[in-house]
Amino acid sequence: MTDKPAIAIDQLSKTYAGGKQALDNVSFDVPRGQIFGLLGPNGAGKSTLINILAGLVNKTSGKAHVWGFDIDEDHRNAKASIGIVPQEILFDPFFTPAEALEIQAGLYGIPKDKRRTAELLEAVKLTDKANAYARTLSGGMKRRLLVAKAMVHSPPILVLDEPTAGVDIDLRQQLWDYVRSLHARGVTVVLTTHYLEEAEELCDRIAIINHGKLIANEPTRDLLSKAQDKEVVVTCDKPFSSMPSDDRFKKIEQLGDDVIAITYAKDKVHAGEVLRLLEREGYDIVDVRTREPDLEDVFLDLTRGAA
Ligand SMILES: Nc1ncnc2c1ncn2[C@@H]1O[C@H](COP(=O)(O)OP(=O)(O)OP(=O)(O)O)[C@@H](O)[C@H]1O
Repeated sequence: MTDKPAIAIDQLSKTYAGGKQALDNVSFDVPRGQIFGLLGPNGAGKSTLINILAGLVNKTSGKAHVWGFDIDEDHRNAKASIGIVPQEILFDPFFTPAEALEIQAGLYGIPKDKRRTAELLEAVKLTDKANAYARTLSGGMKRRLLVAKAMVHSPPILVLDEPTAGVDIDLRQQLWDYVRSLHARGVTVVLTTHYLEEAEELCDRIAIINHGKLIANEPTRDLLSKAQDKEVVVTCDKPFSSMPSDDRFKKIEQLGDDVIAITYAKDKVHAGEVLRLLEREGYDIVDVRTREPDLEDVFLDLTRGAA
């Protein structure tokens, strides 16, 4: 059992009633104990996939297992194994955070003496708001309460759908810290995000969905190494009289009289050749900076390529 993936998705497809195909034969595994990123442009199918796992959307075809339990055949155990933090903030405004957690625990049939309300409130830094009405909480506090609600039944998997959309940098950092602490305690975390730097910072592995199809599923490091473009910013000893050119350069941008940024495909040319070309044209190199490609470059390469 322990060698089974946390989530196994096998040839999953979903076509909505109006005919829109949101998922097209998607297969991938989420290994246990990882922080796994599910990325994709707006409308790619991420929420559809998560809602299928949550039992909120019926799949059209394919299979999914959560913690080894088939979501069709062993729906109860599958549901008990996953906590989902939805994208939209929905609460009854008249309950307090403590009450909201108690009610949620009741829904999962957790006996009163096994509930962890105080511990969960503490974990998401809401202890001092335990008895405030939900409607008086800030957006960030509401989001943290949703995370606590998703954890009441201590599931081994936590799924966060856009956890930091619209939250400020401080709160984002706090949520990241909480995700990391859950991960350190062995919880498998799946998160969808629009913030690529969030995925780059947190995730061990990333899957990318585009137009309902899986177009990448790799360790974050391997994905990053796929970026084709590199940039070198060079400061020379004198102003440029004309722009150097070479067919292998993808973009040349003058950033100052004597500063130039050259973007090139790393499989076609090396930084050294770029610098030699400038020297051949009579410029002495004063300073050089390179910019490593980030996840955004890879994401754009992949999603454009598959568009
Ligand atoms: N209930 C529905 N009925 C019909 N079409 C839907 C429904 N829900 C989603 N869709 C469509 O399915 C596609 C995938 O939507 P989904 O919400 O899964 O994407 P997403 O990747 O989560 O996007 P976002 O990041 O914007 O939330 C979109 O074209 C969307 O318009």
